[in-house]
Amino acid sequence: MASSSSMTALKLNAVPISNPNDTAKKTETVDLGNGSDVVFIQRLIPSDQSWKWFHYLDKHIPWTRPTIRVFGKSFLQPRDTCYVATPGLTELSYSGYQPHAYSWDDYPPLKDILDAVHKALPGSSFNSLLLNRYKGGNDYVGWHADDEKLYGPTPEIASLSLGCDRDFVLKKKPSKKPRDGNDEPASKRLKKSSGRDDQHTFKLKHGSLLVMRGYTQRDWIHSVPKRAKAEATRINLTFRRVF
Ligand SMILES: O=C(O)CCC(=O)C(=O)O
Ligand SMILES: [Fe+2]
Repeated sequence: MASSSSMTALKLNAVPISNPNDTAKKTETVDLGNGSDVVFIQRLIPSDQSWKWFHYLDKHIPWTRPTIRVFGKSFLQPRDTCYVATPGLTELSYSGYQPHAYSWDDYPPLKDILDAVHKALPGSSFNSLLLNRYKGGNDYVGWHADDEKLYGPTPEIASLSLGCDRDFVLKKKPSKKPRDGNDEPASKRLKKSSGRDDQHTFKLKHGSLLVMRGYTQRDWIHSVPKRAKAEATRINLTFRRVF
């Protein structure tokens, strides 16, 4: 008798326990070619959890709108920002601005968010986070690549979106002009570099995760353009690893 009940227990243990929260999230991978790709998980974080994090971050993060320098001119950055990093890392500096690095312990829910992102991306280990807050459709991020040296040549950058949907556009960098011996007119080169595969748009919804990998920062630029119809606030968290 004892052996048959232990047999039953064994059988039961062998059946995988299905938990609706563990069902594989729908993941889309877009191969950008030449060793670059984007992974997009439309619904990583359930809506109610995403709203809890949104409201916490909106209220508690010490948002600032710094003055930055682009092409020698000073601008007010067109969105709010905050930087969080593990102590002792190389300091981040972009567009003539060096943000103060807050600690993960200053805002404990950030550690839960980081855990959720790590869980979704096995093998990842992020140690810094740039947060953005877009207070409406006039806030934006212009074309750029996150190609700062401190991220290494093939950074994995994971971007979690909370709140209002916004478009995220990736565009291939124009291929370098050959120095000489090229008599192809500029108009023709332009046409070639604006093909269908040279631009991708992702609708970044509440709770979605978009990951740029490989040589995406070397070969592509990205932006979140202004949108007249986007009235509500969007919060974005971009996780990165500083080497
Ligand atoms: O808000 C986003 O989705 C992108 C932000 C971004 O590109 C950045 O912070 O470098
Ligand atoms: Fe970026």
